[in-house]
Amino acid sequence: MPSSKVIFRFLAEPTDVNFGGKVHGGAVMKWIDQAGYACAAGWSGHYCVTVSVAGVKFRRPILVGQIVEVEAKIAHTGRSSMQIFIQVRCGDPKTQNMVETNHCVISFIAMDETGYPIEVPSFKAVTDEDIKLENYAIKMKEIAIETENLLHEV
Ligand SMILES: CC(=O)SCCNC(=O)CCNC(=O)[C@H](O)C(C)(C)COP(=O)(O)OP(=O)(O)OC[C@H]1O[C@@H](n2cnc3c(N)ncnc32)[C@H](O)[C@@H]1OP(=O)(O)O
Repeated sequence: MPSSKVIFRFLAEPTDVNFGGKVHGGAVMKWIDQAGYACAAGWSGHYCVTVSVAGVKFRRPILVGQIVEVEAKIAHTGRSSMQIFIQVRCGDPKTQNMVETNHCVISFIAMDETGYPIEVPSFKAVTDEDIKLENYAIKMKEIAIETENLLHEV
């Protein structure tokens, strides 16, 4: 059974900072994409590409020198897509008290050697928490596709 979860832990560095002295939103998005990719590639056993990111909110700033934890877990799988629930947390390394700064659902598609979507192992939600997350991930995928279609209808 492939692993359904990946956790990155590292310190926010001075090179991650924006003009206001806090970590760039773009840096956070990069970490979300990297952790999501590691989770998707590990689950599917294939190269994967990002197709959408849904529901990102920057709840709190991350400061230089804080520990950053990016947890990526498979929440739902379709035929070739994987919806991955990401939680970003940060905290003072001296106390290790972590608070959530972001969460979102990032969707990846597994690709075969010729660059076409390929089937992925199916994820079975077992616990109540997994089922809740799966329902949330399905909704976020639907919203990502529906809003895209809305733009094309204009
Ligand atoms: C790791 C990285 O950062 S990669 C760099 C950034 N990403 C990229 O460059 C990807 C560029 N995009 C693409 O190449 C294409 O859009 C693809 C291959 C991802 C998808 O192409 P599509 O023509 O939409 O593929 P297709 O219609 O076959 O759908 C494939 C899956 O994507 C899902 N999908 C399509 N749009 C979305 C969306 N907005 N959000 C979530 N899932 C979506 C479909 O539901 C389908 O899922 P399923 O197989 O589980 O049923």
